[in-house]
Amino acid sequence: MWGARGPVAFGGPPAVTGGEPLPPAGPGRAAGRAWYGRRAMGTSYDVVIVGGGSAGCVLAARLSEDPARRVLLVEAGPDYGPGSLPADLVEGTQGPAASHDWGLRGVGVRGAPALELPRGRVIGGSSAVNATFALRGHPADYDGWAAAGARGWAFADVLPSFVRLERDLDFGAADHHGSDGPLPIRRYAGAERSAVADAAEAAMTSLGLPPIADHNAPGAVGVAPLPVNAVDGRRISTSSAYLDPCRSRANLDVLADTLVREVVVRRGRVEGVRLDATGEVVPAGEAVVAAGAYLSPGLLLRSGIGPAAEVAALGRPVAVDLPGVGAGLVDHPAVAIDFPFVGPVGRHARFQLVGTCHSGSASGPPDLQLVAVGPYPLGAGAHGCSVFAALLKPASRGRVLVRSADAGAPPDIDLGYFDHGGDLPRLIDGLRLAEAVTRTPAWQAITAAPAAGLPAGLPDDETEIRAWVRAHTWTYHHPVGSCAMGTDPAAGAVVDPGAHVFGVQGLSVVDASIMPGIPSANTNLPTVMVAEHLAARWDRKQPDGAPPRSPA
Ligand SMILES: Cc1cc2nc3c(=O)[nH]c(=O)nc-3n(C[C@H](O)[C@H](O)[C@H](O)COP(=O)(O)OP(=O)(O)OC[C@H]3O[C@@H](n4cnc5c(N)ncnc54)[C@H](O)[C@@H]3O)c2cc1C
Repeated sequence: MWGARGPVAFGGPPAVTGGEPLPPAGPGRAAGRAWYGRRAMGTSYDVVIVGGGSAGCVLAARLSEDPARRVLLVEAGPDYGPGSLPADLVEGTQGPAASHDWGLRGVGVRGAPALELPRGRVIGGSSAVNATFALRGHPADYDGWAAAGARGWAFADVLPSFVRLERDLDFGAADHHGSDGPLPIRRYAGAERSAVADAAEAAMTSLGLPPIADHNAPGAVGVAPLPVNAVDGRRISTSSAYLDPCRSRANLDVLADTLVREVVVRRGRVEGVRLDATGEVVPAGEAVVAAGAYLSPGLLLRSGIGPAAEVAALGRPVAVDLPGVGAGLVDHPAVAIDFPFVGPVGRHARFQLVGTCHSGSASGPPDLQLVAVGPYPLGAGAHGCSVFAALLKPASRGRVLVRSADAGAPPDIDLGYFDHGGDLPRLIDGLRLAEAVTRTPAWQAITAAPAAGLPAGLPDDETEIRAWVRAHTWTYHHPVGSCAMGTDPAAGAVVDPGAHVFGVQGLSVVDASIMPGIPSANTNLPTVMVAEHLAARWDRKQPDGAPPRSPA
């Protein structure tokens, strides 16, 4: 039941409920669309944002609120515009969509088969294809960023940005929530609840995880309905939430189906970005790289920014020697237990209930997440359900290596799972807890005994369990940290706390790659927060770096 994308529960084909069928692939695909290529040749911009994903769309919307600032958003994938999204990008209840993917692969556990590492290649980026979990993480995650030197990123600093980004349809009236932000967030309740969510809640609380009302209340640890950014069955990407409402702005252009090769840097200052297909340079006062944790390092390296030896190996002149580019990659590893489902099927969202807790003697942010999944179709009328465990605070670090100057070549990705000796035992703690969930009467009432595999019993032998977990660990799709924020470039920092790349004027990185530590949560909401926080910080013109230029 496990595939390279993760268990069938997480990567399985989504049920399609709305939107248009996927149009044929190819660069002509979007040619008739209103949003395609809206840009006059030779136009120069105050800010060019490279990558229209979770962060890029937020930044494009916020920075173009100043009508005097000319903003261009460049995205490698298509931009369908509002109202004409392919059906699988619309459907937001059955897990990730697989249609608009970069096709990246990489090493998770050394010695285990390579993993597929999905990333959205479409406007909205990975927020347009993801599973819509909308979790903030724990205050100590962000206090840890500030303590490590990221001034202005403690929880008290970022809470207003979490509040500003959301329209929480359940808890919007609470002080720590927002009620009028762009991104709607809700939880499944009443008749929407699946038998899997009910059983998992009973099971997890019977094992001692405390019931809580709201995972996004500061410091909450326990079992509660999952907050999601899906409404009326539709996935709400940052493209729909942020970009669509401001597409008519005269000072905002969106250039889709366009791969950026590099940022052009001369004498330590940004001059523009070079488009890969034509070699054309779009002149810009400021460039923001927002290509995500796997692809932002390559953009910097091809621009001459990174470890000097790696830049030189690409045949590029070194603009800045920054050893941290590509290093510091970190992701949440996960393992799942899958069962045949025999409860009432109905038509329910696949992910509805999450529990968080601490492994062993851990304290601070929860380091384990348990997720109930299902029911999901297995074919021939059969259904399945799962419980998976994810390690939320791994100590292991991987890296992104770029071996080709060709912008179309994928990077080498090594997630470094379990390189730190403490990580594997903690994920095994999570697996044991997941197995305990599956042994409760509540869970057994909706499942049949599996024919084979782990659910028939965790091996007693520790060596066998370790081998099993190493062989079956998959990515929970949350890479961060490959262009980390900090204060000391020699110690691996790539951007300062204002997201400005050390040593280059006019260049910033704003996406999941700049997180200096991985949050104890799924990373979409934290990434949206990062972009919101920086847009506000730049516009307040704080001292740690110039804000994007506005001629006003
Ligand atoms: C399958 C899947 C499921 C997930 N599920 C969840 C979930 O349920 N909840 C959650 O919180 N998180 C989830 N995540 C993670 C979350 O979506 C990401 O952390 C977040 O989207 C990262 O945002 P980003 O802006 O850093 O990168 P992205 O959103 O990936 O954006 C990068 C953008 O840059 C573009 N780009 C890259 N290179 C270039 C170039 N050279 N030129 C032009 N454009 C370029 C890409 O096409 C993309 O649009 C999931 C991710 C995946 C892939």
